[in-house]
Amino acid sequence: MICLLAAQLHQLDQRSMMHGISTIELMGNAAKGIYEVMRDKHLMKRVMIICGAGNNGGDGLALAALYHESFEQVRVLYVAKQAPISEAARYYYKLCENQNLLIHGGADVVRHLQQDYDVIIDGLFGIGLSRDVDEPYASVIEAVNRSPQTILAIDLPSGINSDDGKVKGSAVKADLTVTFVASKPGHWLYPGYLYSKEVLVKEIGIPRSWIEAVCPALHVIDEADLKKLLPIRHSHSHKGSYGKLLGIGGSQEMTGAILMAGEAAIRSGCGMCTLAVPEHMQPSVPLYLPEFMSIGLPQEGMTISKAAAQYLQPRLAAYDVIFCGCGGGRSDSYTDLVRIVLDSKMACVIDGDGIYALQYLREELLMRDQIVVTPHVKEMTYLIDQSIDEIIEDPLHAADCFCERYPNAVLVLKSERPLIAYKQERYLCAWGNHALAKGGSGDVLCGLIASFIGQGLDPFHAAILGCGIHAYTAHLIIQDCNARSVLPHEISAYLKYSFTSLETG
Ligand SMILES: NC(=O)C1=CN([C@@H]2O[C@H](COP(=O)(O)OP(=O)(O)OC[C@H]3O[C@@H](n4cnc5c(N)ncnc54)[C@H](O)[C@@H]3O)[C@@H](O)[C@H]2O)[C@H](O)CC1
Ligand SMILES: [K+]
Repeated sequence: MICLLAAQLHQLDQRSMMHGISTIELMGNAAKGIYEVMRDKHLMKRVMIICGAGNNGGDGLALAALYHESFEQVRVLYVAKQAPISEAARYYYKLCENQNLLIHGGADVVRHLQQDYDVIIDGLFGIGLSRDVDEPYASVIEAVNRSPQTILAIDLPSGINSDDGKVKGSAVKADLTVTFVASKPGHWLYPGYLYSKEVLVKEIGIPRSWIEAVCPALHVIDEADLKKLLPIRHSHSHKGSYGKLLGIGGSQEMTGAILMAGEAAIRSGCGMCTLAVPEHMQPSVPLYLPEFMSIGLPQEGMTISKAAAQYLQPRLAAYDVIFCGCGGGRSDSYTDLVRIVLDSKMACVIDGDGIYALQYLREELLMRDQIVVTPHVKEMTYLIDQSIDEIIEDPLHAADCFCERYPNAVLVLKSERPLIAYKQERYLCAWGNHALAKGGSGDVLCGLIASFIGQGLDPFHAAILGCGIHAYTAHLIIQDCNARSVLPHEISAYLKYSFTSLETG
């Protein structure tokens, strides 16, 4: 699903006008779209529509006029100092005025919200919100949020910034948002996504070909994307057809990470998976899964030694994809292992401790393509010169910085909504839930991405599919068991159900 910026939508509006599609028509179609949703959701009840002076309010006024044709029980609470700004909104304002539907909000505006209504429709601000919300709007928003009625937001919950999801002072908490043309980044980014439980997109008469010609600011991964990307399995195939993977990781303190990554790789369809681990760990590898092959890396005491990189380097060429990080530990010897992986030019996924090592290998990373790097926010600070707070505040900007700096690398910025970035393209995964908020989930993700590269996807699409399947599986698994109790390796075990759901659904 694509997301467009406010400026891109305004350009589409302009183009429509130049081709004789008037704003009055678009607004009327927007109203019809909301009306259809209300009918489908059984919300044709006593309705209060709150309208501001912009075109978002205009959509609300058009809805009131339309609704009034069939139902008596609609009122417009018009909260603005002046009459509507645009000619189109003024047109619908007049219709409502003629039908006596308008209540003008003065100092006692909030009082009107305490009347008996079943549904409140929020048409205060949409994509035109340009500054923090102040009075009287802030009080109206607070009163709406206190009210027990169903709240439907037109285009965006008022107070949410369309392009980045930030709350501008205060914002409506909607049960449902009906948006037009395409969804907006603000529907999906934090904290904007917390302000609407459901988002539905309606067409309003702008030709599809024009919309498809716009380069989206963001894609939200949907089921159709996953179905399209799932590697095809042929009956005339063998283990070599689906990728030979090498995972490099594990340490005395973190034995499980590389095993969980490897399990995710095998259970998502890779052909063969070998794990290179410190010698002392090697016996435990086939005990975890007999399908694994293993390499014991030279060690000194209980950690890998300086000789490990030299030992492994000539063996790398036997594989198609390498994944590293996953409990590898933080040592010069492990940095050397990551260095030989970067130097090999082979397709790779770098996670966890591998990313820690990348802070000493930024120059090598600059030169690389065929690489996916999967930092969480703290690890992202090893790769770009931004603080944790700056990255959390504006993850899209952080992704832009990464892509400018490492122009051929794929980024997976991990959070409850992972962001996948490569060159100009940005994808967000919105299925995840707190079942994934557990040590080990990242290792499973790393194994999935490596597996999909092994099965023939390019690193960018493997990252999209890996993040998508990971979160989609977490979304399915909590329908069977409580999210608190889900273990990361159980996500791998559940893949058989999520793949079937995608293949047959
Ligand atoms: N192509 C489409 O998607 C269409 C969408 N439509 C709807 O139009 C709005 C956008 O309308 P616009 O007039 O540009 O902006 P808004 O109504 O969101 O608000 C602008 C209005 O409010 C003032 N303002 C901005 N911030 C504040 C603030 N913090 N406090 C007070 N006032 C503020 C600003 O100065 C303007 O006066 C879109 O969301 C859809 O709902 C159209 O129907 C047509 C096509
Ligand atoms: K709104």
